[in-house]
Amino acid sequence: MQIIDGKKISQEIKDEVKEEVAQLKAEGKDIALAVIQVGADPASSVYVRNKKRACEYVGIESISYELPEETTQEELMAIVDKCNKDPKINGILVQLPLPKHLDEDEVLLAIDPKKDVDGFHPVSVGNMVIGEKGFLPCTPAGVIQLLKRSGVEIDGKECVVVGRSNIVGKPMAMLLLRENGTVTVCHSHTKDLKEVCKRADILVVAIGKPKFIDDSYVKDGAVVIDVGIHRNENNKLCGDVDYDKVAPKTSAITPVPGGVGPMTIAMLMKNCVESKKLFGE
Ligand SMILES: Nc1nc(=O)c2c([nH]1)NC[C@@H]1CN(c3ccc(C(=O)N[C@@H](CCC(=O)O)C(=O)O)cc3)C=[N+]21
Repeated sequence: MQIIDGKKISQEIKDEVKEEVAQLKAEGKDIALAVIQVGADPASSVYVRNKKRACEYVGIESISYELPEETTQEELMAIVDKCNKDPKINGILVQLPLPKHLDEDEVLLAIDPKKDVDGFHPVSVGNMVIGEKGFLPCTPAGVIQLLKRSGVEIDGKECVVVGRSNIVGKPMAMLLLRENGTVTVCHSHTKDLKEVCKRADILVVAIGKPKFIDDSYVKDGAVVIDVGIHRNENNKLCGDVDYDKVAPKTSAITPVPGGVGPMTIAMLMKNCVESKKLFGE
């Protein structure tokens, strides 16, 4: 059984990005990422902290907007607009989820697709589906990199994605399809979830329920990717997969922490460089 080391693989990617950033800098091209956070969702705060560290490491400037919970839609839209117009800013990331009184779709739609380093704008989603160039959403793109760089072949494999969110499940299915996997997407209305999961050569789990998937959902020798991240009462992290039960049955598995999480951030850094190279002045 192989433990897929997301920390190590994300480090490799960050080092590649760091080199590219240095080359661009030598040509006088600096990169900046704007991160807009409204309120203080604790999971988002961890992410923001790790992202700032990654920006420092690779040499990208991060510009933070930490807005109060009571921020209005108009105020938020004005900041997005300002970032769109600022030629110094190459990437814009609005931390999700936004507080309930704000319209997430309207905000994401307002981000200039040329700065959409999260890959959430409908233009980015469309490009991903058609297979054209464009920003790929960081978490699913990170999963593909984990598989490729661990020597897991996707072509022709039976891939099962559990979860159909816009940020993970749906784009994950699309990216696996692009790699010529045979893809099934499961969700809360799926009948016989267990039986479908047991068909998977590659099982990607993104349901948001701690330790939901145990060994009875997994075929012998399958590759299991756990996108979930939860914190229990003792402040210990776990995923959607019951790692201790599932790991012995797999040929490869990602841990939580140290699996998919760090890859999300590495791919964000990669998208920022891509933005500068494609659209920067
Ligand atoms: N617009 C937007 N884009 C996002 O990509 C986005 C977001 N909003 N909102 C919040 C979620 C969550 N997310 C994480 C990414 C990395 C870790 C991460 O680095 N995890 C580490 C350590 C976690 C820890 O130490 O607590 C690990 O799994 O090993 C966690 C969470 C990105 N998100």
